[in-house]
Amino acid sequence: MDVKLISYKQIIRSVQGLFLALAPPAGWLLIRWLQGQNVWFEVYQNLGLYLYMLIGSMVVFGCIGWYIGYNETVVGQLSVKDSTTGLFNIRYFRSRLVEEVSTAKRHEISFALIMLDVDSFKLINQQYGHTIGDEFLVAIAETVTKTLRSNEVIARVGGEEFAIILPYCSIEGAKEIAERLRQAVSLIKLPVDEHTFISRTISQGVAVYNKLETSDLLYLRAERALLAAKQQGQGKIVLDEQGEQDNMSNI
Ligand SMILES: Nc1nc2c(ncn2[C@@H]2O[C@H](COP(=O)(O)OP(=O)(O)OP(=O)(O)O)[C@@H](O)[C@H]2O)c(=O)[nH]1
Repeated sequence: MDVKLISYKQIIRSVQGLFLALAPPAGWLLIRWLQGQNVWFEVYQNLGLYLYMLIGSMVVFGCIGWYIGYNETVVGQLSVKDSTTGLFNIRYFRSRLVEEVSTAKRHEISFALIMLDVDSFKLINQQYGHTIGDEFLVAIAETVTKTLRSNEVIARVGGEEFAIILPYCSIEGAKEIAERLRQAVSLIKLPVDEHTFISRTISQGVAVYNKLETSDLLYLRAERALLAAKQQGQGKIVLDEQGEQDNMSNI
């Protein structure tokens, strides 16, 4: 899983470190002042020493702040990300879906949910092993991420199952995006050796947020649509529009 090279936590902790760096020279000057010394004269006379103390402290405390910020970022990302694909995990996705539902209710807007499942994925593990299976999952995650916009939320919610939130999206928009995903994933050719490449189709269930429903109900509708798609064969897209199902692959 990639960790962001620079995060706002690293910057905040480094700035805190820099402020902390003022403490050693300031503390020393306080002692000198309490001893009855003229601190301005003291600084003037020992400018080199004070600059050395200040810059040294800034470097040390700044680096410590940067390191603490980095660790906080890693821990933060581990709690919301899937370690294999780097996508969001199901725990984060569930809470994000609740947020999206409340935003949609408040502003009376719509959004779509796509559940996506890789067809016959088990065979990849059985024929080539789990490492290649993992590599294929990563390839799917990368392709889906590239195909979607940055405001669209992608998560791995099961072994070979992914979920996507499409903000401000109508049923027609979701239909187009599902079709785009289907085509993009079908182009993946993961090399196993010189002559062997792995390709798979995906099945998708699509549901659009229905006024007043809960996130659980929306998730359930999208999952049911996915199940219907699986039952119809491979590479199918099934739409659940307020309970009404529509097989887009036949359009
Ligand atoms: N490589 C790898 N395999 C996983 C991971 N998590 C789950 N799996 C495997 O994914 C497979 C899922 O199998 P199924 O649910 O039968 O799915 P499928 O073979 O795609 O069958 P259909 O969905 O019916 O097309 C199982 O063999 C799991 O062991 C993982 O993180 N890495």
